Amino acid sequence: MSAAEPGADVTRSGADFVVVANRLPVNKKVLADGTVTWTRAPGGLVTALAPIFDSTPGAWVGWTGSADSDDDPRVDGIEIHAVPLSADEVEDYYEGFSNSTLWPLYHDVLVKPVYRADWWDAYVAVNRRFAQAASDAAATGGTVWVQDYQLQLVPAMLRALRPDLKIGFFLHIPFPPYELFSQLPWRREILDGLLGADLIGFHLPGGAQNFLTLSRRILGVEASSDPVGVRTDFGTVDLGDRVVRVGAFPISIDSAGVAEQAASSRVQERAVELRKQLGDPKHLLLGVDRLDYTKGIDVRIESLERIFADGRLDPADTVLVQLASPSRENVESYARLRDAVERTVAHINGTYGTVDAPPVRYLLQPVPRDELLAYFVAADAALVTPLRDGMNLVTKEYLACRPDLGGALVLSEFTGAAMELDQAYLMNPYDSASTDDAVVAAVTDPPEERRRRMEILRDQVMHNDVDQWARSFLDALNEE
Ligand SMILES: Nc1ncnc2c1ncn2[C@@H]1O[C@H](COP(=O)(O)OP(=O)(O)O)[C@@H](O)[C@H]1O
Ligand SMILES: O=P(O)(O)OC[C@H]1O[C@H](O[C@H]2O[C@H](CO)[C@@H](O)[C@H](O)[C@H]2O)[C@H](O)[C@@H](O)[C@@H]1O
Repeated sequence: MSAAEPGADVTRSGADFVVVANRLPVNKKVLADGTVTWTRAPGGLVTALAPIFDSTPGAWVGWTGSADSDDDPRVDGIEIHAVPLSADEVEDYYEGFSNSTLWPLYHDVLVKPVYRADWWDAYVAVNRRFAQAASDAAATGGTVWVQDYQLQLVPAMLRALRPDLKIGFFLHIPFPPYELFSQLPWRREILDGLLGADLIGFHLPGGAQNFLTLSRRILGVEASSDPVGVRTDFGTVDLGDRVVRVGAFPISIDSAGVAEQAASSRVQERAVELRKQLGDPKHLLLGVDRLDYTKGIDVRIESLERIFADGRLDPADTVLVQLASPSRENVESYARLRDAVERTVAHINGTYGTVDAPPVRYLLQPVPRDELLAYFVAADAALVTPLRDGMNLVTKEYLACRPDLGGALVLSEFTGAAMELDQAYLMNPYDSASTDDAVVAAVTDPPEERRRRMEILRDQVMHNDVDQWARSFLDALNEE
């Protein structure tokens, strides 16, 4: 069904609940022999949103992850609406404006953002296409939940097409302060786009507060200045004809589902086997990330190198497994990061390894889910060391996998997760002494201390799952 004129009085069939995200939950892969396969899409957004459809029937509007694809993948229990992107749009909207302008700008300018008017034009055009697809998918009076920085113009575009809908927006990455956001030549347009929503959610109160301040200072609208709480005490932006609410909703995972899968005998047996294959090290450290410069992969490897150099841990009985998932490979800063990480891995292995026992085992490929959970079960410590991260769901997956309360969590203060998980071995990734101390303490502290921390951390994750995240956002969106 195509969109009616704005405000037209028609009843539409369609889904009562629609998620709109840049990515579909599956990714198209064309194999060398031309066969098309669908794999789980990378990243935490899909990890978090996919389980919501187990309890809420609905539709998912998104891109297949591949240029010029017009296939509609089938996903059990979800009505899929694929939004095709041309090769030029992938370059200008996804690799360009989304991941070379917004991503670095919103992550503390770790890499210099590039501002290009042609990328902005592509961003506007693709956002319009997503808004149209959402309008086509949603039933009269339905709820549409728009996700993330790639689609910040969709809320206002969709409201113009379909004023009958409830529109929510959630940002999965940090929302920057005035001093950074105001660099953006299209700052007014982005704020106006977001304000098309009825409810705007951020992981942390700080992001919500930044948004309220920016609305006041850049748009001159009336926005509340009282502190925003977690899942309560919303802020408001008064637009005259309607009020937009702004809140903090820290995302999580399907904690019970992950714990159940990790407890299966195939995962448990594989965990034992993995340790054996790795030479039964005294300390098995683990990093799991998309290969992204925000994740601090180099921070943890360089820390380990210093720790070996200082003799605080012995390279002969310490192994770091770094599982990296390829990401945004056509973006130059990502290609540079890959070179830097691979040089660092080679350096530490060349200096501290033996031919049959390098201390760092590095894989650049997504690993199957059972295998990933087996690593979580096997590890003595997870090293989560980002320079900036919206939440970081790897942290929560690791904790969910450890009902034995074994292991330990090293966690950067610059992740969203650190706000809730303050019993982790917290570290400042910009401070090498703080990083090294956290890594060493995580594997050498007395077992009672490690266990005490794990008990509190795991409780936190098991009691705050993704269902609660989605419910609290959607309940707030649907209340008067
Ligand atoms: N090498 C890998 N193999 C399989 N899954 C991975 C790999 N790296 C990351 N993942 C998964 O991707 C998700 C990452 O989510 P998160 O930590 O929130 O960061 P982001 O969304 O920025 O990538 C998690 O579900 C994690 O298990
Ligand atoms: O879709 P990609 O370009 O391959 O990137 C993968 C996802 O990365 C980002 O994830 C964020 O969301 C997580 C869940 O809220 C959060 O834990 C993490 O800190 C964020 O980085 C991105 O925001 C997603 O849109 C991407 O799909």
